[in-house]
Amino acid sequence: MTDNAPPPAMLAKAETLVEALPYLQRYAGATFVVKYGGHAMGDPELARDFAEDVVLLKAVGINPVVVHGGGPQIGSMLKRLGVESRFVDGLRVTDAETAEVAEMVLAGKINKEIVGWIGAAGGRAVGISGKDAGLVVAEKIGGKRAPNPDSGIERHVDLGFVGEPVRVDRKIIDTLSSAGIIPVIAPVGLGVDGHTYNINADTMAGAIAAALGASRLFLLTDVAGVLGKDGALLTDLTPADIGRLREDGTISGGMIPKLDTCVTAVEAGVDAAVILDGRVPHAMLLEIFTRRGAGTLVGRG
Ligand SMILES: Nc1ncnc2c1ncn2[C@@H]1O[C@H](COP(=O)(O)OP(=O)(O)O)[C@@H](O)[C@H]1O
Ligand SMILES: CC(=O)N[C@@H](CCC(=O)OP(=O)(O)O)C(=O)O
Repeated sequence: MTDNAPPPAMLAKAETLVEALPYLQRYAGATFVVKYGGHAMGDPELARDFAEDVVLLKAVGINPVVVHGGGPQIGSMLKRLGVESRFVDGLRVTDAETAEVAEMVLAGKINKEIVGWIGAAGGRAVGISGKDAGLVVAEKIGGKRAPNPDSGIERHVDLGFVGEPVRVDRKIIDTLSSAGIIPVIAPVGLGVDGHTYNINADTMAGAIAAALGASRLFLLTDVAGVLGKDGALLTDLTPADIGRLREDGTISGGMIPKLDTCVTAVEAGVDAAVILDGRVPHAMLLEIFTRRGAGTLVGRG
């Protein structure tokens, strides 16, 4: 080493950038859909890190598209209004009042909060919901069988205004992305029947990733990834593995729509879907630009 060699800590920073080079080259021009879950949103410092990551992706020529959740935040607003939340297989039973509150919290409060964080990190974002410019047409999903909370007797439950995307018109996303703007999307859609539908945010992100032919779908949540029965992280899964985990009860609750989304997305052509720990600072950058993978990667198998 010569006398004017940089100190080791500086050198390590340069090495990190060099390590990122092949990934920067590989992903230039690619689209990454990032689902930011309600549970991952609690901490303001982590929210700032998340916004910085998204802005950095845009700055290096990747097109990030953010789809956000807000389940816990809808739950607390409903609680303030004296309405109890009920979930069946990770989906909120949504009557007309709940649908109204969900849209207020998702498209009003959380959507604009994320747009603000991205702005503060030096990026430009526009917040929309699936209702804007015909982005997402939703259809009511069929009911499910679930035990009655009081009697425990299993019966058919109508989920109300819970929809699934049946058509995605990508034009508004393309328009924003090509103008240097990061789209931030709330999981609400307009039904062909004119009703507003509450859509699980993972399902929404998967449908958008599929319509965009995204290279990656990242689902940021509040666990390290998919955990096995022994609590160990499952780093790589195929659609067939996921079928087995569902059958033997290893996965439950919100992890069910999350993994269903991963399977649908990779089967529709998305290269890989990754469940990432949103509690880890800069989890997304570490996953994308370093050799250390994180979380659970779902590939085509
Ligand atoms: N096998 C599993 N591994 C990890 N998490 C699981 C598993 N089965 C169920 N879960 C639950 O799924 C949750 C993640 O889904 P969800 O609460 O909907 O997150 P988000 O709000 O981020 O979308 C975890 O917090 C955990 O409680
Ligand atoms: C139908 C349905 O369950 N919709 C979700 C939408 C928000 C969401 O999915 O938020 P997270 O990603 O933070 O869980 C809900 O009402 O909670």
